[in-house]
Amino acid sequence: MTLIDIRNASFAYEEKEIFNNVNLSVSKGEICCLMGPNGCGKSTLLDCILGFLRLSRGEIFLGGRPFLLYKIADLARQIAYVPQLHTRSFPYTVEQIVLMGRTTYGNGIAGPNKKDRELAFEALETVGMLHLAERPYTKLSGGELQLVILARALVQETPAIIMDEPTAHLDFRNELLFMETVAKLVQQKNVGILMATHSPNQAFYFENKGLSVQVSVMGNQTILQKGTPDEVLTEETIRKVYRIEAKRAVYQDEQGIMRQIIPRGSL
Ligand SMILES: Nc1ncnc2c1ncn2[C@@H]1O[C@H](COP(=O)(O)OP(=O)(O)OP(=O)(O)O)[C@@H](O)[C@H]1O
Repeated sequence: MTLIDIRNASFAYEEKEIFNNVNLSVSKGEICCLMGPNGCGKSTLLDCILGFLRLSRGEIFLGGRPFLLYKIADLARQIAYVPQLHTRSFPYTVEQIVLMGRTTYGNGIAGPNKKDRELAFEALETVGMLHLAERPYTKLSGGELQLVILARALVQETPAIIMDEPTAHLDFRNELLFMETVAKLVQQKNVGILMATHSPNQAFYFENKGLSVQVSVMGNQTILQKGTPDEVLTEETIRKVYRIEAKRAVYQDEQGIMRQIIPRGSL
């Protein structure tokens, strides 16, 4: 089932065209990695799907229904969002921040119920942050905060999650923990993920795990290439899109095949 379907989408800031004629879809149980150089329009496209910006032309369908027919509360049951950086406001506890993901299932002034709390604790455990449940979230490191924001997306229980360079601020271990959690979500809950990333190796990570992965490469104001990581992320594409001389390495052991891009030098 197609969760996100973008058809012939174009967007412009006043006179400045950012992208044109973009087609992209994400199905249940699939990860779509949106790649492309800085400034090519990845975040702008994600912002259009989330309703922060409006396409100049084209259409977006969510779960088969035109985007424009969704009310905000319905949208929050269809798509959760993990931004690159969350701006902190008041010193809510980590538990309260995660519970905000349940707002769409609204209990009004009664506030969160037992099920909401159980889901929040479960999600915090999944991302390895349960021990911080009582801490003011303003006192978390950037990496801890990102994992808490992922937990908030999990309790929203949406079929699709949009992520905008979600691991940009995570250390080596937390990046892996984040990636493992995303892989688990797709495998166990059949969630569809659309994720902007700068790392070809993240796309390979998911493919190496046997998940269904698509890579869409943005550039020159459109989608230049689309396919599996193995098909798209070749040494030639990396050279053309990122102007990097790279080698593609293949490592095989008892756990299977692992592909990785190794950068050798900029061009
Ligand atoms: N409010 C705005 N008005 C005009 N141009 C804008 C505005 N916001 C962003 N842009 C431009 O739109 C283009 C696309 O930006 P966008 O953030 O979508 O790129 P991106 O691919 O996500 O980049 P990055 O990889 O650096 O995050 C950039 O050239 C940017 O300068």
